[in-house]
Amino acid sequence: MESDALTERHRFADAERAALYKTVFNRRDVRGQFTSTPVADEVLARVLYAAHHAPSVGFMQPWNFLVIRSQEKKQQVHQLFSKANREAAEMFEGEKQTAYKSLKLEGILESPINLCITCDRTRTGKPVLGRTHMKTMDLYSSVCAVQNLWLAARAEGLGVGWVSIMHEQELKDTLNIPEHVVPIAYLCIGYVEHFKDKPELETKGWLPRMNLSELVNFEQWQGEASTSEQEQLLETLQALESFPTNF
Ligand SMILES: Cc1cc2c(cc1C)N(C[C@H](O)[C@H](O)[C@H](O)COP(=O)(O)O)c1[nH]c(=O)[nH]c(=O)c1N2
Repeated sequence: MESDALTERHRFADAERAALYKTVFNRRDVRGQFTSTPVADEVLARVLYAAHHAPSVGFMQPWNFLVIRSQEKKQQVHQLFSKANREAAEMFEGEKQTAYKSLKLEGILESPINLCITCDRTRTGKPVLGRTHMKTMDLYSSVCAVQNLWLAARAEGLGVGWVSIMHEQELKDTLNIPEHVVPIAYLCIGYVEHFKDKPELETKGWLPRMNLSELVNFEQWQGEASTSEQEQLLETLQALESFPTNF
């Protein structure tokens, strides 16, 4: 087959590709703009189904999805957050601490749905294809499920916020999660007043977005471009970063 034909053959139609990139670039971590509008089961089912189709090492599918709607349970988790957040603030100093304290870092009580995505480290027994040597691959698989859900939720108009400021064991105790299961992500989910254009940590000056072209190396860690082919990729990346609408 002609190589030109191959590059086109499996590509999505332009509008479909645009929708995918739109989802990627418009996904945000939401903490503050949740509304109490209920999420229909059909919508929640779709985003969970998208999560369940994430890649997983050895097709292990190590995830479970704990759907939390009770205000009482949310209150308990919120208390874990509040305690850990006070501890966290003390880890920063001076202006950084002031900035930290001004950030809203969760939407546990305001979001209609809280969701804990877990990783069962014993699922499918031993050995697991692809996890024979790198044992953390099951954890990363559950993270893939989180990202699938996050993107699907954005396409559905749902905001998602990840809350990780709590002691893992306290969260496990609160949700009755057994020893061999790891809570990977505690997510706040719901419809939102608006989505922000950029990460809040960027607009509030916590950290800037890095230049992708400075993060791409060749042949080895921090290997620099030495051929014109490598230079060309860096220039292409820089051009894309200057005009990110070229999708
Ligand atoms: C593993 C992990 C854990 C957390 C987060 C993310 C991830 C990937 N983020 C959200 C994070 O701050 C956010 O993704 C970045 O600031 C980039 O913003 P957007 O997600 O692009 O809007 C996050 N945000 C927050 O307000 N409280 C939190 O505890 C966490 N924890």
